[in-house]
Amino acid sequence: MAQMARSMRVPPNSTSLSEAKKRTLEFFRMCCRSIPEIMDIYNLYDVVTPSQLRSAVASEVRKNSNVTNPKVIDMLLFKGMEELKNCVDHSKQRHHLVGKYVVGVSAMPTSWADSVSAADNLASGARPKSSYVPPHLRNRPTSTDPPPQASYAGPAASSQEQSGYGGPNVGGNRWSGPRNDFRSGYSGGGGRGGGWNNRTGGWDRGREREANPFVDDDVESFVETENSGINFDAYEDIPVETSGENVPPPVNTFLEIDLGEAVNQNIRRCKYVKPTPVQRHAIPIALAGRDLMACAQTGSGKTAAFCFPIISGIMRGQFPRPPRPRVAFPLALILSPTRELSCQIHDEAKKFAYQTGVRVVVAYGGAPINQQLRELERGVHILVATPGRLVDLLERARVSLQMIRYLALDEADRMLDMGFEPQIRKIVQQMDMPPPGVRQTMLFSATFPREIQRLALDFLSNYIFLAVGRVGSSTDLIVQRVEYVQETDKRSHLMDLLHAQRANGAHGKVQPDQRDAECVFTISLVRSNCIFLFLATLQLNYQKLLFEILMAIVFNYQQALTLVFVETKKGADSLEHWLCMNGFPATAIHGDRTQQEREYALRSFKSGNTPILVATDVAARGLDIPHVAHVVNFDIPNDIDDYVHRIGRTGRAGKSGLATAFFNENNSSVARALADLMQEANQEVPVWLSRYAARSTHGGGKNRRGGNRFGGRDFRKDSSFNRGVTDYYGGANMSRGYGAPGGYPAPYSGAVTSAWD
Ligand SMILES: Nc1ncnc2c1ncn2[C@@H]1O[C@H](COP(=O)(O)OP(=O)(O)OP(=O)(O)O)[C@@H](O)[C@H]1O
Repeated sequence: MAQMARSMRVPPNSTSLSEAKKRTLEFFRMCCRSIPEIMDIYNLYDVVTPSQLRSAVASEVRKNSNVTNPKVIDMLLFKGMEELKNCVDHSKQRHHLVGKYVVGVSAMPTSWADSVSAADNLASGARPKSSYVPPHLRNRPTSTDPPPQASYAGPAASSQEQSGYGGPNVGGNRWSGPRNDFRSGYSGGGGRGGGWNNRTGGWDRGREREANPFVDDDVESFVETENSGINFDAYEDIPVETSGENVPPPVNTFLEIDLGEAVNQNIRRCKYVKPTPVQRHAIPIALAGRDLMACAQTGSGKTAAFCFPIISGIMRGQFPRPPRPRVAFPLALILSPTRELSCQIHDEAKKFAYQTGVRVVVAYGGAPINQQLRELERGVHILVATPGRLVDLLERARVSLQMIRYLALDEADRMLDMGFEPQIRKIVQQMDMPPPGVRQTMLFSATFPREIQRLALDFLSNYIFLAVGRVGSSTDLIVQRVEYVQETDKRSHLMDLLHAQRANGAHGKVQPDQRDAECVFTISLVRSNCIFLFLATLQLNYQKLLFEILMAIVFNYQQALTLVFVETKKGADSLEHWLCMNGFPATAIHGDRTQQEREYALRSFKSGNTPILVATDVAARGLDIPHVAHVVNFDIPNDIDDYVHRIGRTGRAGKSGLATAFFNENNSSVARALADLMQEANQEVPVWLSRYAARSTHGGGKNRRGGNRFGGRDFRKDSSFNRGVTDYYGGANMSRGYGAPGGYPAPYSGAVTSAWD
């Protein structure tokens, strides 16, 4: 290629515009041909996100599409070749990189704009610019963003808070007001008292040292100004149902909610422009101090819906100092069923809490406990945990729940399901956690079977039930297909699907990884330089046409991921092996793999290195993996709610997705529920499936939901509930829980009257 570049090069003075055009075109073609090869050779496919490429290209187009000077063009041709060469050399040495992007950027060759000015400078005898500033960092202050001043309101800043602790039904923050016992210690940040539960120094010191969780996202932004991934139109006409006493009204914008400036700043950093429907309703409810059972479709932003109010509440609240050293006394506990989901929530919560002084720590099984203990010792306000590891920490007396003010259960129906229920009861009822009514409890999931709602009564006080959207998914966004496939044909059928996907171009495209961001970024710039160079020499009409082609090329780098769900761990291993043997890069995740293996598999999948992930239900809930375009239910689950969560790994945040299920005789028990669900979601139900459904005596797994209604329905509205009200709130429940340490009075008398609106 270098030879080719040299052969293309002629002395600047003799370069005519038409020659430049010709050579530019040639160079452009060459780049387009060789870049995929280079990326293959150096395995760069795990680098930047598609939006980075798109944005870089788009911003360069905007800035530099009118260069016509042949001298400059010639100079750029040469520079372009150098860049490509450098970039390849650079990728060879990428293990030397210390800071994934910044180092790369400073070591990186120039962009189009810099090349132009360098060329101009050279022509005028000036020294070339020494360092490159990427487009998204131009016109910014040299240091990172100045930390926003957290708007700690101090004691009882808002009217809600002034209402103080009023127990259930009062509304407002329950513990931040006039209660003396919560006033003495934590002074709400601002560097006043050395920080609650933090032996290493004050809030501000902690904040200065806080790693910026948005660093990875920074390079992604380029010219994007909002989280454009979410398609709010998809949610416009979504049905919402609330029940319970005095439901606070929803909001339309984040500005209407007083979350504090530091949180607002993080919302902007996340590029959330407006709240999703579940956020519009749930955040005001939670900020009013009310218990909440929220059911909203997968991928609709439930994590932020419970994190924002918790962070904001902790920032504004007044809490006593932790009574004992070496024991962590979190103020909020967020429980989730899987390690990966806990890590994900932790990552999200850290973003939302950045520079607020609120410290978020995660504890989950399979990872060294000592490291987690050290983190806990440094202080924790919000503890995100899986139940097993938390029980371990509680039994070692390294964590106390006595100061818990907020309890959030993500995937709450799963948490209260048989598998987890004993552990959850132990954590919530048998240790030292304050009872419902003193703590604020929030349960979130996309599915809420009646039985589970009934169980949840033990954990809630005068709660509001919120249902957003149709049962379990963003419905129209996920195209659901069910195909009749015999057990023995499943593998070949899957292969047909994957081949078809490949042929359609859904696989084998770039899914970048930050480590090599600079390399691909360089490549994209080289490429875009040449293309824009070429564009610059053409008439406007052709420019437009070529720009479209360019966009198609860049879009072509978007990786589509396929998630294949199977029933058993053995099945996952064997399908992964078989796929790999047949030329499909696959990895697997299930409960028998070590945590390291699980994390590696997930990373490799997310990055697109292995665009197929074979998984058991361990990956069915909560995981937010961008670019999952297709979910295949190789084995259909017995429980329709599991199906809902599985397919919810695609079609997230307003994006569309595809879900294919392989159905056969073995799945007849779920036929009716599946057909009902598809019908509710306006999907085409195959005639043969309807026949199975009609024949079926089963209601669709253990969580039969009954037809034609959206959302989970508040079970308190069932007549059976009203008849049996004393069963739910009477002696049975009282005896279950709160004789625990602390001897809190049973809070249920208020709840009985409010159980049904
Ligand atoms: N207001 C918002 N604007 C734009 N994007 C958002 C907003 N709120 C959340 N998101 C994004 O939507 C995606 C899905 O959010 P989240 O993982 O919280 O969904 P979920 O409802 O918890 O899904 P699941 O039921 O599968 O657990 C995330 O990538 C998140 O960053």
